[in-house]
Amino acid sequence: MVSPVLSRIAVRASRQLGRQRASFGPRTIVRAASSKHPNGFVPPTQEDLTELRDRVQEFTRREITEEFAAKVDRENEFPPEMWQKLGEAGFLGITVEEDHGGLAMGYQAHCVVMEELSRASASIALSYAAHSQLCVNQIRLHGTTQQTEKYLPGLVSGTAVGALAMSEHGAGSDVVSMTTTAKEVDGGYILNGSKMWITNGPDANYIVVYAKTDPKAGSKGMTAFIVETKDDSGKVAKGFSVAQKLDKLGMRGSNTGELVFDNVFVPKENVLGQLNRGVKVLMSGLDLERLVLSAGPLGIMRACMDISLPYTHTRKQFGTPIAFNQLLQGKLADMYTAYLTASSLTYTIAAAVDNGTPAHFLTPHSLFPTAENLESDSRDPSVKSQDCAAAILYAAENATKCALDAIQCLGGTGYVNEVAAGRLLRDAKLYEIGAGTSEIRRVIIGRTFNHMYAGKATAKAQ
Ligand SMILES: CC(C)(COP(=O)(O)OP(=O)(O)OC[C@H]1O[C@@H](n2cnc3c(N)ncnc32)[C@H](O)[C@@H]1OP(=O)(O)O)[C@@H](O)C(=O)NCCC(=O)NCCSC(=O)C1=CCCCC1
Repeated sequence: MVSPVLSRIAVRASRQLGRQRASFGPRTIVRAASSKHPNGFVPPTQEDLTELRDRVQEFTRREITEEFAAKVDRENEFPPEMWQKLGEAGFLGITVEEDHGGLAMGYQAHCVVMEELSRASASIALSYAAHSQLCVNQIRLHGTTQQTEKYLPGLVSGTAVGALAMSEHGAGSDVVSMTTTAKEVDGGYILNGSKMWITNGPDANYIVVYAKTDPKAGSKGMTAFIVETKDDSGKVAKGFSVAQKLDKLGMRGSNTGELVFDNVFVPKENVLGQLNRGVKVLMSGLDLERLVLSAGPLGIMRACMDISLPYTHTRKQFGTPIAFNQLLQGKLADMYTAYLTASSLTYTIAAAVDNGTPAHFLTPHSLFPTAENLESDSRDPSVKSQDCAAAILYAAENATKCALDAIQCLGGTGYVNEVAAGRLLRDAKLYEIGAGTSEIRRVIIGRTFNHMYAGKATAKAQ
């Protein structure tokens, strides 16, 4: 019997083929009322998720072999043909409503795809996340019907590439201090400024860009825009340029760039969310981004075990496999324990988001449930900033540790670039920096306690 997930993916794939044959002709798109909310998914069963995982593994065995992952890292280039392959497999629209060509499976499924892609190639997974979470989900959650109809089908099919631009040279952790401006003119806005460290920036057709529409108003003067930076024929928007493609330590198969906006016109219908309320789009987006990205280090931890377990069980020293040495057993056991702990945290939080209910045993508010604490917890109850920050904090730091241990388990072999261990270490390190540094993640968690016990004003003063 064909399972529900496989049949949904098959239907999705055949729809996509149909759409390609019809050259993406006009279609009637109806949005479900609940689809504006992250919790509007029908939560998948464990069976659905297992089958999806099998499906992604089949894909990575075919399309992202170890040789391929090593090649994209060596060549410092995302393989452009991968977008359409990911789209055809149904992975680019994993959270997107079926009416827009997606699978509407939610955040647990999104994490499964992210983890398995990352296990095969952390670079390809990072670009996947920047596209499908940072761009697609921001448009899905905050876009008007006109915007979702216009942008989601191409992004879901992989014919268009998405990115998100918030960071600047001078505004990394202190993102609200950004200086890119959007000045209102007849029919729209003129964007000026530059954005730094933008994943997929050099390739993107559509970028969600944050800019100051009222620079004196601080966080209350920011707006999100959908900027069309490149059209279908590859023609770049007037005033937009990629100043440089960055030569990174790791994640080299994912293109990252510095982007310049020099009097770029954006029509007023491309404001994403409310004017001057972009900070909410940005901050709430960061929460879900941290959740989905926490599955990246999970995949890296799996990849560390994928190379360490067989090696230590075949490599013999002193007449026995080195895995029988208790000091190495300790490393392998620590990797396994870190992976189990991190994945339990990530998937528990993702399930809470899918179900629309807070993961009660996790949050400080429920660990210390005074009446004031519960009352102060007024944002979307299923998406807790501190929990998303905790998930990626724990997963990221442990992925780096696992990669170091993997190199140690492989010894001299682990230290040469022919095997993946060094790449895994370089890739893992990104997750302690991107999407908020480990330090910022601890600040977010710490502020929650300050907020609970000392009030919001004191918490912000720290
Ligand atoms: C946590 C943080 C340091 C906080 O800052 P402040 O103190 O300036 O912000 P504060 O005063 O706390 O708040 C401002 C407004 O925002 C609302 N709000 C906050 N959280 C939320 C929320 N969770 N949901 C909705 N609204 C929220 C808050 O109420 C306030 O509104 P108001 O002005 O009062 O109207 C924040 O800035 C942060 O996080 N930085 C890291 C950025 C960072 O992570 N980049 C990473 C970019 S790089 C990247 O993403 C990738 C890298 C590589 C791979 C791909 C991705």
